[in-house]
Amino acid sequence: MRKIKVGSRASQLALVQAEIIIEMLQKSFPQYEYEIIKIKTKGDKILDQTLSKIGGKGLFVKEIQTALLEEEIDLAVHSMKDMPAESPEGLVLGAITEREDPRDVLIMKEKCSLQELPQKSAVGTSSLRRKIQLLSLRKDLQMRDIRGNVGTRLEKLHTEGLDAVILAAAGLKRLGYQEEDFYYLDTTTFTPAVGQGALGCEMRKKDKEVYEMLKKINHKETYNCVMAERTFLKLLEGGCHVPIGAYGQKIEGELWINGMVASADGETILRHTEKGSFENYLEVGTKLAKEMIKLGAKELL
Ligand SMILES: NCc1[nH]cc(CCC(=O)O)c1CC(=O)O
Repeated sequence: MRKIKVGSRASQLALVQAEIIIEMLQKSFPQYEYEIIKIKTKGDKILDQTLSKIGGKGLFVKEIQTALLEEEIDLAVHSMKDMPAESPEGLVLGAITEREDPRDVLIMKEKCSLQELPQKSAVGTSSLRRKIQLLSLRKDLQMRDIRGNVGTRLEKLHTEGLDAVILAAAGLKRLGYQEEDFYYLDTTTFTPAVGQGALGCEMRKKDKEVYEMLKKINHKETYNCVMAERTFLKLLEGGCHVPIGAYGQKIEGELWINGMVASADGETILRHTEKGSFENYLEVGTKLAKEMIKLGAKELL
């Protein structure tokens, strides 16, 4: 029986995520053996520069995609948030599993609400999307660049004299951090990254066996929502220096999607909501992009 080699980054979160996918596959396909292959990516190696400077999106996936194409692995588990809008030739997303909490979260050194956070508190994040949205809610805050995996960033709360850090709820929950320490940022005023909270399984297009397996763990609702978000991203992507976010949801049978595009300095933040047929998710994502371009999104890119 074939052994399924599952490629993952070596971070603790990535490994937990790979285990989640293997567990789902084992339920329906116990006859296979599964093995995790750890792969170092450029994003894991270069830790002293902000992500947008060293290439932004794709940094955490390229080496893993190469391993798939070279048949060193059969399946790659990615955070959908880290994936560029398009897959390379020969690869496809065989499944997107059910989305975890899509929200961003503030973890304070001493838990309080955003309003209660003392004036000029130092907040760590290297994401432009997070920086400008937090500043739009609290202009006085001092944003500081921090890099590293989730554990490292939480340690920096103490070692770098920060008052708070912003992280994704999904990653924190998967790693077992306590929800009572989370201050949730609402998705309507703090738009998540495209794909945030969702896991994607990438495979070789011609691998029919893996395709059948992934079909079984795909979550259609999440798939359609994330694909709408990615269509929006693809149509707008002007580079990695631009803060972009989108969040799609199924509401009363329809697909609703919120989009956010901002200027790099945070002076202008555009938001727009579209809705449409849940089955025509590509159309809904396209409509959102077109409407936001009418509102001036391209001039911000
Ligand atoms: N860029 C790192 C990354 N990629 C995905 C997640 C969280 C998990 C997810 O969104 O599914 C994180 C950590 C974070 O932003 O806090």
